[in-house]
Amino acid sequence: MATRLFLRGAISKRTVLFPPFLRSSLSSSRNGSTLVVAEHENGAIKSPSLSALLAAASLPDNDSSVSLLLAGSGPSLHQAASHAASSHPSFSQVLVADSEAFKNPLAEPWAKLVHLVQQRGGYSHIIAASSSFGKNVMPRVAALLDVSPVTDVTAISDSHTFVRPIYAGNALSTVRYTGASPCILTIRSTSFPVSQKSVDSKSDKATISQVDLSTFNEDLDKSRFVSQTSRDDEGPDLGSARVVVTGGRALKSAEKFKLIEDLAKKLGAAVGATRAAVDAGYVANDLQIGQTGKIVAPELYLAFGVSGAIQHLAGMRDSKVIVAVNNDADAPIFQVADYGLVGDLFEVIPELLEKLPEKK
Ligand SMILES: Cc1cc2nc3c(=O)[nH]c(=O)nc-3n(C[C@H](O)[C@H](O)[C@H](O)COP(=O)(O)OP(=O)(O)OC[C@H]3O[C@@H](n4cnc5c(N)ncnc54)[C@H](O)[C@@H]3O)c2cc1C
Repeated sequence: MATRLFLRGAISKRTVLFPPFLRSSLSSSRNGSTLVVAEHENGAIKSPSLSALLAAASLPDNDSSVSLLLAGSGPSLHQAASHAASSHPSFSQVLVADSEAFKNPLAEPWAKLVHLVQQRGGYSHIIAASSSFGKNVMPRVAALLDVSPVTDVTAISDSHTFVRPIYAGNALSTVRYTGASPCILTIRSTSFPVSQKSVDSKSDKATISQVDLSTFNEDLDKSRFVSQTSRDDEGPDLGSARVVVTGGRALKSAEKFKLIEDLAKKLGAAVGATRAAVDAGYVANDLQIGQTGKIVAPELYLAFGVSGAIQHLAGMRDSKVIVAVNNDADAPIFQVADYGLVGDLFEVIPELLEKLPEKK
């Protein structure tokens, strides 16, 4: 794999991702077809998987076809397949694998399934979102197929040239995939945002086909599903929320972190946290944003008592508008903030709670 680096200016968030002159000189066509490995929930395709679909559609080849692979069991799977079939104009086929083996998101059977589908379909590209699920499954698929995956792709230059962040997002690396087919990608959904327009652009229905699982060997020796827990609050999903309110170590305790939760509720926002806040036990670790947490790029990111460590910035610097409240005027977060307030969060948040209107 050839690598080229474009260094961003020190923690600047307004950076050209890829020089336009290079983009045109590298463009090439391909012959092939793409498989998108999709996640679904409550009878609908999850938003990060729609982003993967957009990424697949942006691969430069008008003749190629895009298929979507869905697996699971029960009525919600078939509902999701039906939703997928008419939800986007860019793909032609929905492949449905209906089996108890895929009821839970266990990586081993899923990887085997993708391997099986690849052996039959001979796709040139396999794409999934860089979600916890995608990060778990796709490297296993790559190992089964003996190829090297290109992960965390943020831009597609041509069918085999991709941009991905390195060094906690401080540099962008352009990589050219020179390995054997298929080219396996995970994409950052925040870099392929799903607009309402792209969701609404209904297509002719793609065909829905069942995957023949008669030769599928369901060997679950190595892992076993134990349980899955989810928070039962009604807030939006952190990965796709339009507004995120994040609290840092400065909140001091789980009890006081409720200030962040109250503000998020009032704004209809998702709650985020720094690793320091998570490590201190204020909130669960699925709220962590950053290099080792979730990557978000909401319309509005509000950071309270967050210093702006490089590892945190790696997860939120692409937010459209960043607002920071910190009592230290020299805190690094102010270098990426569009609006900054030097003040005590324990005074600012109660005032905001008092003055902001209730969300209708
Ligand atoms: C390998 C690795 C991976 C990491 N991954 C992540 C990651 O994914 N996400 C992440 O967040 N971190 C990550 N970290 C940790 C990161 O380096 C920082 O330690 C962490 O982000 C700091 O969190 P913080 O901003 O909440 O705390 P601090 O750095 O302690 O900052 C607290 C801030 O609050 C301000 N403050 C204090 N009191 C008040 C007040 N009353 N009102 C207003 N402001 C106040 C202070 O001025 C300070 O700026 C990682 C570190 C490593 C080494």
